[in-house]
Amino acid sequence: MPAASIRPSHPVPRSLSELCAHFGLDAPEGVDQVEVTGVSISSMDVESGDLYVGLPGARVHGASYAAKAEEAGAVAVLTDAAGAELAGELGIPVLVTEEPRLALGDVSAWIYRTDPDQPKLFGVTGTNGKTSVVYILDGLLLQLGVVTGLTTTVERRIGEERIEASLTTPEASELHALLARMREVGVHAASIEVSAQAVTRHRVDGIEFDVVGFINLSHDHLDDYVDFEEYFGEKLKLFTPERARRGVVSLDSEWGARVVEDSRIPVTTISSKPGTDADWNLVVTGAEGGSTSFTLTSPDDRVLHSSIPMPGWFSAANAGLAIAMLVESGYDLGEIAEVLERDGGIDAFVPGRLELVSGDKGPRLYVDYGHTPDAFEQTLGALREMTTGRLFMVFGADGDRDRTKRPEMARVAAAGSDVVIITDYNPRTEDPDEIRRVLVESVKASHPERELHEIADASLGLRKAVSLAGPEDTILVAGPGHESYTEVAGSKIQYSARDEARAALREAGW
Ligand SMILES: CC(=O)N[C@H]1[C@@H](OP(=O)(O)OP(=O)(O)OC[C@H]2O[C@@H](n3ccc(=O)[nH]c3=O)[C@H](O)[C@@H]2O)O[C@H](CO)[C@@H](O)[C@@H]1O[C@H](C)C(=O)N[C@@H](C)C(=O)N[C@H](CCC(=O)O)C(=O)O
Ligand SMILES: Nc1ncnc2c1ncn2[C@@H]1O[C@H](COP(=O)(O)OP(=O)(O)OP(=O)(O)O)[C@@H](O)[C@H]1O
Repeated sequence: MPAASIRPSHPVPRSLSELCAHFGLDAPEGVDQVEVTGVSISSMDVESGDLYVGLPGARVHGASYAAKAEEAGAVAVLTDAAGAELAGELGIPVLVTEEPRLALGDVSAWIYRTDPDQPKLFGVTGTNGKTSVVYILDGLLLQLGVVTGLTTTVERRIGEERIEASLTTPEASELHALLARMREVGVHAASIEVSAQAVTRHRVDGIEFDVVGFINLSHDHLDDYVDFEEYFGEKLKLFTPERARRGVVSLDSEWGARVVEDSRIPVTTISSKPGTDADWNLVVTGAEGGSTSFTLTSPDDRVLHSSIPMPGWFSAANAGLAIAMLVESGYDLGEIAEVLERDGGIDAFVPGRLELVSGDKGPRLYVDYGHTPDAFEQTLGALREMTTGRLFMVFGADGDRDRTKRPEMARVAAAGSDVVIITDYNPRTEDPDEIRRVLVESVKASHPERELHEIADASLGLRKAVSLAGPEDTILVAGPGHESYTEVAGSKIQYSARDEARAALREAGW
């Protein structure tokens, strides 16, 4: 299936021979008359005038699709020596470089001319909270009257234009196309969610962030990285002069102090934990109706009082980090405070993150994207504070992703809730019964007293919660968040937990 993309509407062509000269590549015959207007790494996304970059992949070498790319309108191919062999006889020039993935960011920046001309760029990294911080940054910027763009796990957005995302952080070819489109529509600031995988796979190459923010680090992705040190090391790479000018680091997880220690760019720190020695300090001052209020004290002792329309101390902490990032990039704290006062708080909506989908009657039902032990602990903690009745936890675990976190997810789920309902969630190519078995065993071993239901079908699982819950109760459906499909036996099936939950509540008369 072709990935949707946003590209510049009026790309200014660049000469292929100049590209060769600029990047020190041997120019094969036929480059002289060729002009390039875009870059693509998938034969399915090629547009007329593209340079097709054939990357060696985990499953296949992209160069084996070079003929398809040519058919689709590619005017040249860039690949490695093995790829040049695989590409076979083509009617378009083939350029060779040792590691095309290493070249992709700079080549894309050069073709889309984004190298000297990027909007103000905010990069957000951490295990939990990246999407949330990006939407809060975007909300704040819009409140300040700025034209914005963003990329998250949910979507890519440029002003009014938006498309669904597949990867959290786009490949470099897509990212630079987005930046070029942002320039066309006058985007002044863009917020970008940066996964560790994106740094490892050079997806943010050719980008210089004005400010990068570090939220936290906890157990996830230990299928991709040998250990925490390696996972951390990838995130740390953002805090180097090649990638960013300044950083804001939350000290809320112990890894924050390590970022400060090892960072090679100037950083300021922020904390929401009392007694921590940080430049910025955030104190939660209240929680009401799903909204959290806070005060934020700046390094020069100015105090901002505001609120965020999301529950949980971590929502306030995310807001504080976003505000500190804006100030570090040059926005005035006084102006931010005035705008927030005018609007009665931060105006941000984070799709599928602690999203309240119930109405005025019946139990409160939240759909969330959390899929780590830490996210479970924080979200359940936040909901517990607001719940006078029982707290229901409906969840499953991703297939084909870090298996080592599953028992801990289940333990934390049982520790923080009164009723646990274990369902399937994105088994992908794994056996869903086996995933559930591990979760159920962990709940039984750690909290034998906990009311536990195992219901494979996710929509029946959440219906079970709705049937058991009363108006004083809260239901958390953790995992699916904004997603509109689930993956079973390798096929995608339409499934929206938000729609399903709304339907279940309606059917129950709420
Ligand atoms: C492990 C990993 O990162 N894999 C990425 C990688 O896939 P791959 O190496 O298997 O690629 P491949 O299928 O062998 O194909 C090789 C090349 O041939 C091309 N191709 C392939 C088939 C075809 O018909 N035509 C064609 O041109 C492909 O576009 C690719 O360039 O390159 C693909 C093309 O960009 C990515 O879609 C794919 O991400 C997969 C889907 C993925 O799940 N990645 C995860 C680990 C990831 O990056 N996650 C983080 C978020 C983590 C979080 O915070 O939760 C993210 O940033 O999304
Ligand atoms: N600062 C935080 N600390 C801990 N948990 C958080 C924090 N912010 C958000 N969360 C919780 O983490 C989960 C994921 O939130 P979010 O999608 O914003 O994170 P993410 O880093 O973008 O995740 P992913 O990389 O999987 O897309 C949600 O359960 C959310 O409520």
